[in-house]
Amino acid sequence: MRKTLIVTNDFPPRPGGIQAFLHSMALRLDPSEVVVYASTWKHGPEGERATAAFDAEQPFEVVRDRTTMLLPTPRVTRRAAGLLREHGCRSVWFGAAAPLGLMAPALREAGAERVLATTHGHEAGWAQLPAARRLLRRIGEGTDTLTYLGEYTRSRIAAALTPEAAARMTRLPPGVDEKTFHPDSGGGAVRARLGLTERPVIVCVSRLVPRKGQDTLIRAMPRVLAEVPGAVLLIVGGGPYRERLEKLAAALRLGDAVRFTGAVPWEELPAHYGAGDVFAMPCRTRRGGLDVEGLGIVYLEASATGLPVVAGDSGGAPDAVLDGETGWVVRGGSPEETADRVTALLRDPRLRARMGQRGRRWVEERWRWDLLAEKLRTLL
Ligand SMILES: Nc1nc2c(ncn2[C@@H]2O[C@H](COP(=O)(O)OP(=O)(O)O[C@H]3O[C@H](CO)[C@@H](O)[C@H](O)[C@@H]3O)[C@@H](O)[C@H]2O)c(=O)[nH]1
Repeated sequence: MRKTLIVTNDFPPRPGGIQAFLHSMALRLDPSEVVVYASTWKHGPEGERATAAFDAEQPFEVVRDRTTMLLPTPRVTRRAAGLLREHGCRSVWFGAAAPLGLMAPALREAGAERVLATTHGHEAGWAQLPAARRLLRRIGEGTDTLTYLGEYTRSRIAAALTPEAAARMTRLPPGVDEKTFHPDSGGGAVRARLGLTERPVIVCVSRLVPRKGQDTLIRAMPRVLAEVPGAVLLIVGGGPYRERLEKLAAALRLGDAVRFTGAVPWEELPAHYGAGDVFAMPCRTRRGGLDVEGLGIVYLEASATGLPVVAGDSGGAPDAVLDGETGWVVRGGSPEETADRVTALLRDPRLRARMGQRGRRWVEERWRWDLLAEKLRTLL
């Protein structure tokens, strides 16, 4: 591996899948061989301070741009080129290919020998719009390798690229830290704190945005409750959709059968998964394919915790479930299908245990970060 400049708009402490992906990978590279150039997170009064505190704890250097949204402007491109030279980096890794990968030719001119760019769900969305598609094609031409999460995103993105760039694509999905997420993660304490000790719990962990399908879960609850009285839907995560979700739960008179925890700190995340009997997130594709799931790290974190998973069929989400083995894939947006699968699991402890154990084994075999980081090193 050459010394690498990671250029990314998405980096913790801002929460999210791309952020978690990049950070987990960066931590598994030699810290003296990594420099991160990222945007600043200013969310809330604590935002900037949280960013500085986070950076101070990293084993590698993090350089923050003053902007909250890192875009391939001439100024940002000059700064990235300057950092590349100053730190003697010979590889560049764009954490998300679109749009930052447009800087690839300039960074090559500044001395980059290898340019890697990772694609997620949104690049598959870009591939559907004519103007964005042309930009994606340019990004493909300017980089050595575009990585993809799974077959769904690969096929969509490859269709926008030149045949040569499409042939250079390689798979690099995110993984799961199977030591952090495991079946004894302290879920009992979370249940006790929330007064849920004796109740069947469906847990959903995610940002609260329409695509993730927390609304479908709420709509599924009357049907679930008819079969499993006392069941509770535990919605973990924060986001702009919360008020609408709360109103929906109130309109359906679900009372304490729907509980919101808000966003939880990283260290409490495993225990929140552990508080569930079943994990469900029936994600759906929106806006004609522009808003689509790339994979869904949350499904893998749930499997690592030993929970059976009910996933939606948006984009690459089915790649994160072995349908019928680690859980089930349902039509995103269908409260009926969601309710039926969730109910079947809540009523059958043996089935839950079997699917949970299979999920745990699958994560241990296929989704371990150390295996994936090894692949990344070879690409840099
Ligand atoms: N600390 C904390 N973490 C949270 C919370 N809510 C969600 N997360 C974490 O945020 C991450 C969410 O990742 P994904 O499930 O992958 O969803 P995403 O943010 O929409 O990510 C996008 O990029 C991923 C990587 O390519 C894709 O896997 C995903 O499908 C999507 O396209 C997971 O690690 C999850 O544990 C919270 O309240 N607190």
